[in-house]
Amino acid sequence: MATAEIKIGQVDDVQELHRTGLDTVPDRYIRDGNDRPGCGNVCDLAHIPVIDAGELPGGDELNKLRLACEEWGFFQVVNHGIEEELLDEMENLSREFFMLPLEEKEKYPMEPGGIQGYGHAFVFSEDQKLDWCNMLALGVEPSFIRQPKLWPTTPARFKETLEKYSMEIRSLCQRLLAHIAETLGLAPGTFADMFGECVQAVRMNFYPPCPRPELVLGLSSHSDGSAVTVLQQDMSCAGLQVLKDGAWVTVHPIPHALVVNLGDSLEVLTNGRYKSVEHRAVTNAERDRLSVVTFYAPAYDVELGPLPEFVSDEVPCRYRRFNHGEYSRHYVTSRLEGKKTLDFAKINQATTMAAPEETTCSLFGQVASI
Ligand SMILES: O=C(O)CCC(=O)C(=O)O
Ligand SMILES: [Fe+2]
Repeated sequence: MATAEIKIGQVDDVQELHRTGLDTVPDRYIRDGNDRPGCGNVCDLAHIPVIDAGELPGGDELNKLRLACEEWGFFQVVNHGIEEELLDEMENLSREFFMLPLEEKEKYPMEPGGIQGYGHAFVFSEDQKLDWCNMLALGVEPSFIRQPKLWPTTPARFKETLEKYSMEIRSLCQRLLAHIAETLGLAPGTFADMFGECVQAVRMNFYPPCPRPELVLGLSSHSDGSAVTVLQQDMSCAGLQVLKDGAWVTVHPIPHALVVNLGDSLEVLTNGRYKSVEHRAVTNAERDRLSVVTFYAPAYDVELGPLPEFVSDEVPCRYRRFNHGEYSRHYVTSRLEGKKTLDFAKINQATTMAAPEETTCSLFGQVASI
């Protein structure tokens, strides 16, 4: 989809809307009835599992990790080895960025239909409902996905801190993927060997208070296109919800814990044994909320498909083989809409999907996140 073809209509900056002190929200943010936060089951009693990374790969903790992956696709990690000061600094600098005047933030604009820079990602039409959220999204690794002009120079320490933070999160993703492989009975290096030069992207999501939180979503329901995602959330305010057995479960922040979820790539590789899970963000009237989210995914030229270990007479192959770059492109050019994007890979759906228009090579120039 060339960006020139995309007309997204009037997209207000939600922080500016909030600043005007309005007591309602523009129509484009108002969700249809069944897509509102209060519709359906919301479960405040269940909690996603907590994994102590310091205990891995000990038997009990590995077993907890296996259950977390099998039953939730989401868990919080404590004792992850990343310094608390670094997490605090990343959060504070991201917040400082969002607090800058709009003209300053607009120096790093996200193009319509684009996915890097400051703005609204995943908006492709004039009638699409909008999320109550501002985003700053940046490709980090490999270097060809970086768009240095979109990396803020204010606050001054932002770039340096993001580099350091990304290295630490990358190492955590590598460790987690090794342990996840072990929970599946695979050699710890299985995913590292297969994924090549992994793609890493970061997205900071800022949700200002909303005068009508019952009518809007902070971020539409979706699964992530990554292998794993690591999410750092604001300690002072909950907002992330995970769909479990048909109910939305709130992820209550644990100080300095990191929230990890499995992405679509792992669902495909395990032939659905582990699933990527739908999640969304809701807002509230009193407080703003910030999340710093890292997506960690295979290199674009890697071919994905179910590993033979997970295919048998009882469990037939459920996903086709495809190039991860093709999937990334499909993901970033589609609306966030539950797990719909993964239809691309499902065997019973694949025949009805349009063939990707462009080759992997031209994709490299365009896709800069996942
Ligand atoms: O802000 C959150 O809690 C959710 C963010 C998220 O799911 C994403 O950026 O993919
Ligand atoms: Fe997500």
